Amino acid sequence: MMPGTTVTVALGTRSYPVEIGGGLLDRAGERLAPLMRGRPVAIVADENVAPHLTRLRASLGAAGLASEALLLPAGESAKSWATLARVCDWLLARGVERGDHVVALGGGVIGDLVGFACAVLKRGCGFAQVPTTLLAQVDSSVGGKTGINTAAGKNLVGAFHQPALVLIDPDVLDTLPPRELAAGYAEVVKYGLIDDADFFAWCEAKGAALLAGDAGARVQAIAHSVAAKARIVAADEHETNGTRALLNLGHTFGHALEAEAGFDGSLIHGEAVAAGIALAFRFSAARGLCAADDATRVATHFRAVGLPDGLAAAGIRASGATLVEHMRHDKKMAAGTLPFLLARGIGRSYLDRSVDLADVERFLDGEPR
Ligand SMILES: NC(=O)c1ccc[n+]([C@@H]2O[C@H](COP(=O)([O-])OP(=O)(O)OC[C@H]3O[C@@H](n4cnc5c(N)ncnc54)[C@H](O)[C@@H]3O)[C@@H](O)[C@H]2O)c1
Ligand SMILES: O=C(O)C(=O)C[C@@H](O)[C@H](O)[C@H](O)COP(=O)(O)O
Ligand SMILES: [Zn+2]
Repeated sequence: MMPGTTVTVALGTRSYPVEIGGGLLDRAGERLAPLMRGRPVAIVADENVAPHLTRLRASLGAAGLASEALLLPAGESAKSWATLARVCDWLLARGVERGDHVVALGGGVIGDLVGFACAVLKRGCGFAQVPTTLLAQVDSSVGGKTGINTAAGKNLVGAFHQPALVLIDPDVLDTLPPRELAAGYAEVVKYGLIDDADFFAWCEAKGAALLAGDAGARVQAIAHSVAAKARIVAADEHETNGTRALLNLGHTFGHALEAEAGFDGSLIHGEAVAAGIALAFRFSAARGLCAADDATRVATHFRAVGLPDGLAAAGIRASGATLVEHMRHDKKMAAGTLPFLLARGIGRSYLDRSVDLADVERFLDGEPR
């Protein structure tokens, strides 16, 4: 068992700990018990995490807590109105109270979906996150963005609703398919590219080892990423002062690619983010904001770890106009202007409010398919 680390997300009365430690899943019962008031615990998970669910329930049982679980089909398509209704109905049928804490066990899909259900059930009940993908451990379980996708695009219906506790057991990543591990790694690299050039250099040095199963590198990446996200969320919980928007680096391009691919598993979120970040850097270079070498360095690293570095590698053949049409649904859109996360260099990302979508369209049309 590895010694643990705790990062606090500092949000005044809604502050909460993010505990990180090998073997934590088997001690989850004792960590969760203080939230549960002795009531049976409702767990929502997806079918691929069934073995981890068994361990979680055993640990709750050892802490004297009964539990019930709802197992959902895996995949992005579960972030839908239909599955939201299913989760809400299941929790209501078992008598969820505002003071309860529902446990979300799974990747970002389960965390976003269950978090949103908890934001709206009885106008808000509690929840805890037990993330089981690298992406969820380094990003989605922390910070309280919850929601679902709609026919119009990604995450267009949702709420800010913070969990009361996040329990991260890096060992559960041993069962994660390599493709999912790599996708989550894209969000790790993001923190380096936002404002931490040294961390990007660390990724260049250690990323391949991390993806090959180096447990030390994995824990380092998780702890560093969680600390970075906690800092940003504490500075701008509701994405109003430009700080939290930095976490959207690569996402305006990336969400357009995901929407175009159709949420069918052919292009998963982290892959779309990697391609989106590479595009954001190339667009920045084309505008003379950063050196072409910086954009090349970013694309080279993504390619080296098997992540897409643009439209062709992401399998997107759509025109610039089609992709820009997806972008018009972006939640950052303000009075007809879409701010973009661009880069003045590695670790020097910023929110640029001067981008004309016609330029984005021309740039995308010039990208190889
Ligand atoms: N709220 C946020 O701040 C935030 C941040 C980043 C991403 N997201 C959202 O997160 C979602 C993507 O999350 P994700 O990449 O975790 O995808 P996911 O939840 O679909 O999980 C990926 C796959 O891994 C499987 N899985 C999960 N844990 C496993 C394990 N330990 N072993 C084996 N299989 C396992 C799942 O069943 C699924 O098939 C997207 O919807 C994205 O928009 C939200
Ligand atoms: O926590 C945030 O803030 C993020 O932007 C993290 C992103 O990685 C994540 O994909 C988020 O869901 C994107 O949010 P959206 O509001 O742009 O849909
Ligand atoms: Zn993301």
